[in-house]
Amino acid sequence: MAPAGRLLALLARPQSPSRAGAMAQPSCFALELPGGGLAHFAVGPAGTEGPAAPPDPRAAALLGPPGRSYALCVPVAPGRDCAARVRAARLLQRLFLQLRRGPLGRCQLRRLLRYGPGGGAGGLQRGVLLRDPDDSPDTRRALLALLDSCLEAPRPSLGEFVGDESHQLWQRPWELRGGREWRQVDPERVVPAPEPALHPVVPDLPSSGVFPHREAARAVLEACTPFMPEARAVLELVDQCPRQVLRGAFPVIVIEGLDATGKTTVTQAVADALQAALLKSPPACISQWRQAFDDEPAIIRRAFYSLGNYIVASEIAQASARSPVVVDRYWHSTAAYAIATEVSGAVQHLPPAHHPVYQWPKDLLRPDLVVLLTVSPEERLRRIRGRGLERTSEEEELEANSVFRQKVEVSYTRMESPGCHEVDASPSRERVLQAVLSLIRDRCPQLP
Ligand SMILES: Nc1ncnc2c1ncn2[C@@H]1O[C@H](COP(=O)(O)OP(=O)(O)O)[C@@H](O)[C@H]1O
Ligand SMILES: Nc1ccn([C@@H]2O[C@H](COP(=O)(O)OP(=O)(O)O)[C@@H](O)[C@H]2O)c(=O)n1
Repeated sequence: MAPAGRLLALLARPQSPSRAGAMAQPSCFALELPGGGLAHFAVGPAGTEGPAAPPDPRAAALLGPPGRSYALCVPVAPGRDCAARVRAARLLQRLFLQLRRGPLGRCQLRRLLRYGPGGGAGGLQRGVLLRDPDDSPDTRRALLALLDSCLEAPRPSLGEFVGDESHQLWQRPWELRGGREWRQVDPERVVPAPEPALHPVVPDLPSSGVFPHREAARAVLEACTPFMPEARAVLELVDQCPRQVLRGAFPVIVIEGLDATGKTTVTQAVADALQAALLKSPPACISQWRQAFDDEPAIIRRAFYSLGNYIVASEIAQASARSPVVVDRYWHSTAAYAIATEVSGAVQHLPPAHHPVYQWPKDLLRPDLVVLLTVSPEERLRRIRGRGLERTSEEEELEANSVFRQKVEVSYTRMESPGCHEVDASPSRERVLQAVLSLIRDRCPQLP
């Protein structure tokens, strides 16, 4: 079997003059597998160089017969501006909702990314692999009708996977001819692709979820103002916050951790013990709009939480002139949840330690100490159940999906300047409080 790299090189050769322009570059896919694995494969024009190798057997089982699979993808950044990104993200969210209805509702969905073999942020597409276990013609009809309903740019792309008698896999893209009629164009071979050094979504994160400065997040909400009055309201509050905040002399301590690790309990107790001001991110002044942003695609939701941190920074600056400040969640929450959600696959697919995505934004007020509370998954679950409150869907996902929980935890521990100081929050409330207070006394010499 030829190595995957050589197969990719073979695929990269233009084949037929009519389609050479469109097909000069193969396209790679990263398919999320059950349990958090990722399978990479490429599609390219059929050549004469020999048989294509079968892709990763786990991917082959999801792509090939019996049943039929479709790749539905939307470019992440179809234009250079933020408005185009926001439109594309909302389109994908709408498609996901529609895929759960009607005849498409019985299909299985898996997260899929499409990217150029060279990596880089350009050319990235997000989408879904839709598997119809019954291979019903209704599925195809419903998908084409769905594409017909997407009249505005960007238009999603649709490809259908088929196997042949020699167990080779092919992808047949659908194209709209003459603006009216859907046709399947030349089949493209499916071959394995090497795992890229960096997860394909990572170069795009600074524009889509882990915004490295205030302006990057601001631009996203600015693009939302035509359809979200809440976005204008948040921007007005952010714009009242000075860009250069001057903090006071008292220490600023942030408490981080997954839901139900004890942040609320610890922040209140620490605030009482140190007579500190207690703040939280997102701050109370924007919390009435939180649900509206939580219902929007990730890029919009993350921009909201990012800007919330800048508003809290302004509150921290003022409060730290008068007393120590304790903050319940801050930037590390925003970044860790964003990285864990956006990077498909498992912990090993996260960007490596010291990657720029783990760096504190240069224009955001830095705390003196960040404490990360950790408890075992079992204890966390006991606390969640004991609390019995309504939970956000992201928290439900965390509970259900231990791979996601691990990705959030590892992302937390990779955050830098400042990094997190981990405290085991499994012991009694009193012992956890004493552990956190002793860490604060060690690390914050300015404490009176
Ligand atoms: N050290 C502890 N031991 C036992 N239960 C705790 C401890 N700390 C917090 N809890 C309980 O666990 C639940 C979650 O704690 P909470 O402070 O609300 O977490 P978070 O703010 O991180 O979501 C609450 O019911 C709380 O009373
Ligand atoms: N500073 C923050 C705070 C929360 N968040 C988001 O909000 C969710 C958790 O907030 P929460 O208030 O429900 O959690 P708890 O404080 O109840 O544990 C996470 O899913 C994060 O995505 C954020 O991104 N940035």
